[in-house]
Amino acid sequence: MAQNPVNIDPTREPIVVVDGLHIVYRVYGAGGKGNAASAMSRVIKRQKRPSMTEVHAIKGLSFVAYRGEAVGVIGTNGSGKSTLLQAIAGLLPPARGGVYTDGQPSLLGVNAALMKDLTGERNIVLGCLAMGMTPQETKEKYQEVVDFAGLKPGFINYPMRTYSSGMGARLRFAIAAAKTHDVLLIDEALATGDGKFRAKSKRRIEELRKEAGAVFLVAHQLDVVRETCDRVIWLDDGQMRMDGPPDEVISAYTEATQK
Ligand SMILES: Nc1ncnc2c1ncn2[C@@H]1O[C@H](COP(=O)(O)OP(=O)(O)OP(=O)(O)O)[C@@H](O)[C@H]1O
Repeated sequence: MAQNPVNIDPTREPIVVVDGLHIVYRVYGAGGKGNAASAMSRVIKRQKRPSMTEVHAIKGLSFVAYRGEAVGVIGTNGSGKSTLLQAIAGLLPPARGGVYTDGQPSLLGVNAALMKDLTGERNIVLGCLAMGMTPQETKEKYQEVVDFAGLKPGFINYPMRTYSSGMGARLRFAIAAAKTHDVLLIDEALATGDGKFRAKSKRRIEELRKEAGAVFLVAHQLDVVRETCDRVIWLDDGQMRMDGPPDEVISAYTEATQK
């Protein structure tokens, strides 16, 4: 049974419904020796596998995000922010409760699958195709992505391993922003951008919110959240601590974490 049943506002269009969600990671062999030799010796001796530990990362979370919202998710390290985004993206099965989304969620993370040995140009093409764009749409969007990323001249033809982390983040965001997403989940991808790029990203996120469903943003930099979001969820040990307007939630969070 859900701990906090969700209340849906009938006058608005729900895009993401998180209903009494529990996410539990299973860690096998925690504390024991975890190498191949010890596993082999266990098999030979017909011993049971080492004990399993559970990490309860999200504990009965419920909320509704509506069309057009940009929701910031904040909280201390390990509070469950990335886990929540992965659960909304459908990458982690709930232990209990559920996540329902209207449309296809896309998770844009710091480790988004760009190929380090390929050039920026190749990554744009692959990224657009991977997001479901046709070759023709990819061709049409290509220059827009290059302009948005605004890399130093020539770098678009270099392998991505030669990029700084900020340049990689810019390109990743530019690729993701080329498409209208039903639910766009951004995990720390704006963190390394400079002020000018963040302002540009904020404008693009606003456009995406109008065109699409909802945007979720995880960021440790609170000013990024304040600038970009119109609602903030504060997670504390996998539970909802506060949900409301950015200024209110961020000041309560700052006060609590500076004690
Ligand atoms: N793959 C995993 N296996 C086991 N436990 C995990 C795994 N990923 C995360 N956890 C645990 O789940 C909890 C929530 O982690 P999560 O990464 O969601 O937090 P976070 O708020 O995004 O943290 P950070 O701010 O450090 O990025 C933590 O206790 C973490 O140790």
